[in-house]
Formats: sequence, C-alpha cells, structure tokens
Amino acid sequence: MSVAQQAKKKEIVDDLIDLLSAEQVNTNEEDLYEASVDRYKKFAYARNAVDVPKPAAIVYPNSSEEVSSILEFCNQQKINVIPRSGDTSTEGGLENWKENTIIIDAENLDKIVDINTYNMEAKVQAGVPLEELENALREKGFTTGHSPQSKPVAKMGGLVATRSIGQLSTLYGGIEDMVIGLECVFPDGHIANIKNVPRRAGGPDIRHIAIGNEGTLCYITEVTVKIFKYYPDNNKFYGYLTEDIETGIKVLREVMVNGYRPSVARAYSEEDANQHFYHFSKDKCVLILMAEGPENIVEATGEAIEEAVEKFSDGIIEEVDSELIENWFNNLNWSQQDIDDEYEGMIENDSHTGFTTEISANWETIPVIYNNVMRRIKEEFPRAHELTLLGGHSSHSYINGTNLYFVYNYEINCAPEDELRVYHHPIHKIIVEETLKQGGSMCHHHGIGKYRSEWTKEEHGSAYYMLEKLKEVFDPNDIMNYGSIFPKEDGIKKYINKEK
Ligand SMILES: Cc1cc2nc3c(=O)[nH]c(=O)nc-3n(C[C@H](O)[C@H](O)[C@H](O)COP(=O)(O)OP(=O)(O)OC[C@H]3O[C@@H](n4cnc5c(N)ncnc54)[C@H](O)[C@@H]3O)c2cc1C
Repeated sequence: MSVAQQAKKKEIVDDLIDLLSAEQVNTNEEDLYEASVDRYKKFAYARNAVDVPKPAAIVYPNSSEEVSSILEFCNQQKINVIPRSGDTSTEGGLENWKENTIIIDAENLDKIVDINTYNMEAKVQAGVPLEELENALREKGFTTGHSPQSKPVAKMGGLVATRSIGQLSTLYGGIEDMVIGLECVFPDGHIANIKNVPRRAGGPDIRHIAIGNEGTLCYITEVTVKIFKYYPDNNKFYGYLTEDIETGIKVLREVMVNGYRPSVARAYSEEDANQHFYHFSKDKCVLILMAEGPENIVEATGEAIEEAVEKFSDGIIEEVDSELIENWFNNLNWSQQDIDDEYEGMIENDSHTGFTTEISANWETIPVIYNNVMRRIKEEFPRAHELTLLGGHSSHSYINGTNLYFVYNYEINCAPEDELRVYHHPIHKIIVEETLKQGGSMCHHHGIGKYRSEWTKEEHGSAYYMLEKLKEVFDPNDIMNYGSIFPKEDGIKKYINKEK
C-alpha cells in the first residue's frame, strides 16, 4: 500500500470512528486478512498466500440508521463497501478487489424482532443466524422450512442477499419464496421498507431488487419470512441404490410432475455417493427422498415416491434402510467448528481440497449437461489425473427441471496462490460454459460473486440491460461490492487470470 493510500486509510478509519464509535470499527490485522477473501480462495487463505488487498476496516452498525450514515459517507467519499453477514460465502462475494474497502458486518443487527404465529411470519434483523431463528421457532412448534447446509453459521441478511436455498426446498421453496417483506438501505442513505402482505400486484415485485443483490445494490437490514407448522414426528425417509444418476433424476421428475412435493429429493452420481454414503452405497448411485408435513400428506407423498420408484425399477438396484438416510440427514449441516477444522487441515496436512459448482436446467437438458461436463473435464482439464473425486448430485427439483451440484476434489501440486488459476477456476469454467451453451442457468444458489461475473452478461443475454440499469440507478458511484455480479475487467485480469 502506497504512503498516500495509508494516509487515506487512516483518515477513513478516523472518520468512521467519529461516525460510530471506536468499539464499532475493527482494524485488527488478522481480522482484516480473514475479511479479504471468502471460501473461493480457502486454500490460499489457509496457506497465508492471499493476493488481494486487505480492507481498511470492518464496521459493526447498531441500527439501520447507522448503516445509512456509513453508506452515505462511503458514497460521498467513493469508498468501496462489502456487506457481510454470516461469512459463509463461496463464490468470491466477500473477496475484496479495492484498496481501502469497508466491510459492513451485520453482527450487531442481531434481534429477532417478532414471531407472529397467527399471521405465520417472523421478522428478524440481518445478523440473526438462521439456526437461532429456527430454534426459537421450533420451541413453539414452527419452522422456517429453510435448511441450507450452512444453517448454523449463515445469517438472515446474507441468506437473502444470495438467494440461498435449503435442503427442504422442494417442499418449502428457496428463500425468495419465503421473504414476505424487508428493509434495505441504498448507497445514498435511503432506507426502504417493503411491507409484509400475503401478495401484491402493485407493479413489479421490488423485493427482488434486494433479494439476490449480493451486496451490489443495497444493504439488507431486516427481513420478514413466512413460517410453517413443524411436524418432525411424521417425517419419512426413502433411499435406493440406482444403476445411474439418470434413473434417480427420472424418479425425481416423475414425483414432481405428478404433483407431489417431497421435502428432500436428491439423486447422486456413484462418485459423489461414495463420498457421503460410503457405508452403504456399494459403488452405486444413490437416490434419497423425504416426505414431511401433516400425516395424510406424508402418506400420499410416500405412496407417490414408491410408485415412481416402481415405474423405473429396471434402474433400481435395491432399497436402503430408511434409518441410514435419517442418520445422514441429521448430520448434514456444517458448524463453524467444521469450517475451522477444514482450514486447519489445509494448513497442516498435505495439499488436497474440494469445491463445488451448482447450476440448473430443464429436465431434458440436465442429463446432457451432466454427461458433457464429465467428459469435458476428463478430456480437457490438463490436471485431470490429479482429481480424487469428480461427480455430482441433483438436490433441488421443480416442476420443469432440477439443479446439478458438481463436486470436485483434487491434489494440489502448485504454489498456494496459483491453486485457483491452475485447478479450481478451469473446472468451474467448463461447468459454467457447458451449462450456458445448453441454455441452463450457470448459478443455482451460491450467487455469482466475483468468480462467475465473467459470464453474467451471457447468463442474462438481452435482459442484462435491466440489471445494468439497476446498478446505474441505485449505485451510480459504483461503491457496492466492486467486482461482484457486474464484471470488472481489471479485477478479472488481475485476480483471476493473474495478468500483471
Ligand atoms: C459449508 C457450507 C454449506 C453451504 N450450504 C449452502 C446451502 O445448502 N444452500 C445455499 O444456498 N448456500 C449454501 N452455502 C453458501 C452460503 O452459506 C450461502 O450463500 C449463504 O446464503 C450466505 O449467507 P451468509 O450470511 O454467510 O452471507 P455472507 O457470506 O456474509 O455474504 C454472502 C454475500 O451476500 C452479501 N451480503 C451479506 N450480508 C448482506 C446484507 N446484509 N445486505 C446485502 N448484502 C449482503 C455479501 O456481500 C456477499 O456477497 C454453503 C456454504 C458453506 C460454507
């Protein structure tokens, strides 16, 4: 950092302390290092080889009004801002590409404001961990229905900002189906409150300007979500070994198009199944379903699952004990300890890691994308021989299609700072390219972040016009999360392609 930049940094930090308080402005070097990247660069981070600038400070506003003052200040000074909630981001959404960036952390926006079990809604501030809300609801016999694997750590603001999805999505939907209303703050300091109503036809649905904005348009301070009755005693689990992943996907489609909504609906390739279900998968593919809700609905859903399995019985090898599926489901989530342990492993052990890329497409296209991606990675990725796992699963189904969650693990034989360029990004690129070529969406639920921004224009085609105009109107000084969603050539060249 140049002398001028250092002086600027000191000035910014002093101004922020004046605006908030000393306790609300964190300049601890270790925390700033941690805040400079997210899990896309987890290996370089673990090996102390991060190549992006550290932010100038992390600030912790206590109210929407304080968020408004910080944004107004940064907008006037043209300071880059990265909103942060649970810090579980995977696509570079929290990675910093600018000197003197400010991280606005939702830690102190931590109140469950209201749980209304008559109107079936819960209002929370952005920094409330989903698990905290879920536990409070379960005590009363209710649930959010939202269950991403990161539930113990991810927080409500980030979950909404990334359009997250949970493992029970086939029944409850993604976060966009749950958010009734919200409050968000724009770079000019304007606080916008979208009221909570069951439905509206008052023009375009402006909730969606905030939902999925990934901190590039506004800061989400508060959200109200639907809640549902919780019937854990009725849950029923179903598991099968299948000849191939296509059979599993055909069963998922059959159940969906017949009008049933299991909460969990997953079909795994044999490689991916081996990773999760090594104790029973016998090198075969695995199909998993769960029926939940009121007893008669569970009964009917269970029958529909069994009928669909029967219809494709040629590809079904055997049924799996439902207790094994239930046990797997109950131990699926990642706690902060699991995340920390993974980092420790990367610091101490030999160089091996794994990543994922998730996409979506219609029923006809999904098997084509799966097979083309598998073939292309094996044929085109120069380090294919260093892969220790390549496979995937479908885990979120809809009436007209499903997602694919590709998983790839590999041995790393290069400098830690080059891991992204040599291994992760080339594989990610093949998956994204192949999906876009086939007309699917390159991004099912992790957000675009910085590492899919190269393809944002291709993803949206002629509709990119609409996205670009939102950015121009709401963030004219381009202070919100530089490089996320909206492609920035300088950052792509410098931090992805490593051009000097
Ligand atoms: C182990 C693990 C499992 C995961 N499983 C799932 C899963 O099952 N389903 C799924 O969808 N995702 C999953 N993810 C990804 C991640 O948890 C989600 O993207 C989650 O929604 C991020 O929430 P967060 O609170 O951690 O946000 P953060 O990581 O803090 O931020 C994510 C993005 O949102 C922006 N942002 C954060 N807070 C705000 C705010 N208040 N206002 C505006 N913008 C904001 C940030 O700038 C960033 O771009 C997983 C991640 C991990 C590490």
